[in-house]
Amino acid sequence: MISGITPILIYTLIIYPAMITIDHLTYSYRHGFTAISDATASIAPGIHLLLGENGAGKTTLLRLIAGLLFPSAGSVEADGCDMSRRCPSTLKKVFMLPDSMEIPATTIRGFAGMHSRFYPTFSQETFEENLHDFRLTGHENFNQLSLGLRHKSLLAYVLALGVDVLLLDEPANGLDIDSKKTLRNMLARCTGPDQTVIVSTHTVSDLRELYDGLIMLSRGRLLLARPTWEIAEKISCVATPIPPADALFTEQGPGVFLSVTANRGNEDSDLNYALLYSALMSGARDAILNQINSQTSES
Ligand SMILES: Nc1ncnc2c1ncn2[C@@H]1O[C@H](COP(=O)(O)OP(=O)(O)OP(=O)(O)O)[C@@H](O)[C@H]1O
Repeated sequence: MISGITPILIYTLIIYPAMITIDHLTYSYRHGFTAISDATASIAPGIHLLLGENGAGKTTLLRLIAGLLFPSAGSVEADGCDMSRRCPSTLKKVFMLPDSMEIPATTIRGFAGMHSRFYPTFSQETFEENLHDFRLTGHENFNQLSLGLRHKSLLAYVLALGVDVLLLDEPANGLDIDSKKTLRNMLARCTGPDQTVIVSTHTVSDLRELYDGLIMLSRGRLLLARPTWEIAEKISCVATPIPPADALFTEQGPGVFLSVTANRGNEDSDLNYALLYSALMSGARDAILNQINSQTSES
């Protein structure tokens, strides 16, 4: 957690124990640049949106969670195991799909045949269904596919792995409009209640309806890692003809003002991730984080 632990959050963590625990995590590249600085968070099962500006440290964080980088300080645990120990029993439960990936095989089926042996939860049936939904046979020569088709082949495979922790770096990159809809349905179908998926993206609209949590990084600092319901309980994203007097942040949209306000009436409101991102990147950041981290009066 970024701030104090609220009773609601304790309740949440008891009902849904954290799959990923990040404790004072710091990572510096060899030349000394610190890409992740003292990050602490608990991430429960569900689909989480990871946001941050270019160079914020999103890929570095995903690689640390996957055990592909070793922390300079602090730790990352997945399912209770320290990822830097690279225990085979934990590694088979975690997979990171980078934004571009080469495969040591001519077809995605050939790759799946070799690679899935390390992932006992892989489902051939789900893989077939995913290939079908993307209108792929899986017999296409991978290196002769377009960028989008290569990406769809990989997504069809990794979403069939059934791993506890799936880390997706820009999964909708290069996908056409219909394929993005297919990906959204596939992700919903392939993600069980005990799985944790983190989606790093700059395009927040593609999978908007799916997110259970929001993680926000800026300049290597973890600003926020919370379930979306908890954020929506504290703030509202509203569109009005004139900005509300108590708006914490406002930007002008086409014909309306888009604002972030405190959710004083405990009203249900959908989070506008693009608006929230702009708000957290503005001078209103502290006011919005204070509001999100504030205790509810009855808690
Ligand atoms: N191998 C590396 N060696 C040195 N510095 C690196 C290396 N990889 C990344 N960095 C630096 O670490 C910082 C975080 O990079 P990272 O790739 O994690 O950011 P990101 O949030 O994923 O960015 P983007 O949205 O542009 O993909 C950047 O300043 C980047 O230049």
